[in-house]
Amino acid sequence: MNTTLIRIDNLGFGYRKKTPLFSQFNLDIPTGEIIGLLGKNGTGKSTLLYLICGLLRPKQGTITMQGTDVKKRLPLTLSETYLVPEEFNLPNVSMKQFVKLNAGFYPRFSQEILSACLQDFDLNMDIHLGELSMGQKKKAYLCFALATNTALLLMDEPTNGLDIPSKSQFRKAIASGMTDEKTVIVSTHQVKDIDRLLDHVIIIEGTDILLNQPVKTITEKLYFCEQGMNEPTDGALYIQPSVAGNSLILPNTYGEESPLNLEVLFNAMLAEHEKIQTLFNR
Ligand SMILES: Nc1ncnc2c1ncn2[C@@H]1O[C@H](COP(=O)(O)OP(=O)(O)OP(=O)(O)O)[C@@H](O)[C@H]1O
Repeated sequence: MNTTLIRIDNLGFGYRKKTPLFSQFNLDIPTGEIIGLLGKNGTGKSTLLYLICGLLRPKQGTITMQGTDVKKRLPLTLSETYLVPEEFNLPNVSMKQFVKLNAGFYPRFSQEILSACLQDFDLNMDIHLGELSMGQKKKAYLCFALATNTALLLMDEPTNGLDIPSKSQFRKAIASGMTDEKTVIVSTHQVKDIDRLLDHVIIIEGTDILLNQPVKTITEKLYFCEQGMNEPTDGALYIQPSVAGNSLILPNTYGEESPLNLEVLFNAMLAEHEKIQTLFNR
């Protein structure tokens, strides 16, 4: 049974008083899972990540990490949290210098993980961070983030800017670094890059949580399949036209396992939230 790493309790937050982004928002984030955080543009995914790591402060409510209020930004939580933002600048130094300056903040920093990850991405410790392409910068930053070995790793659109081979290297690096003590939250629109990686899916829409379920429960309750143009779609909970015909979500009546199709699930939860939610409540 997973324990809760992050507890968001009655969160209220908005950049402007008149337009609250989160209001009475509650969410428990379990330990030991790779979690996909999905939502339409502007729903507040990045904001939620910044609130979770204490870079933004709630107007109401609390966010705690194993009981400690993250907005206090105590060493206890800061040394166990690492954020990879969507956009960032790296200092004009070598990777070696960057590690020398920053690794000390993270008690379980692993030089082995860093070296292995850099090698997988065709980089090394001698690279100069100021002289890298955007995609290479992202890879170098992801390698450092994984090497921090923090209990919580937050990633905002981590695969943006990565080339095709690097996307699978990224999945491999995340999966191989996972332990029961680590939690990774990935906010992304690049659902195809991560759907085989996830243990848990959270979909937010405004202040509502449309879905907050382990992938195991999702695939126990829902059956994802592809149908040809003229094949029947009777009983489908959701139908999305695809190149070959239709992508379907059906109730998983026969208990058969099917691979999660995150794109179709996301669209289904936006269009047919209540219909699908009732299946999870049974
Ligand atoms: N610094 C800021 N000042 C004022 N408003 C902001 C600021 N940052 C974000 N917002 C607004 O808050 C809302 C949520 O933004 P946020 O970046 O958290 O959404 P998101 O779900 O991550 O979006 P996307 O999928 O487009 O990256 C948006 O309407 C955005 O315009």
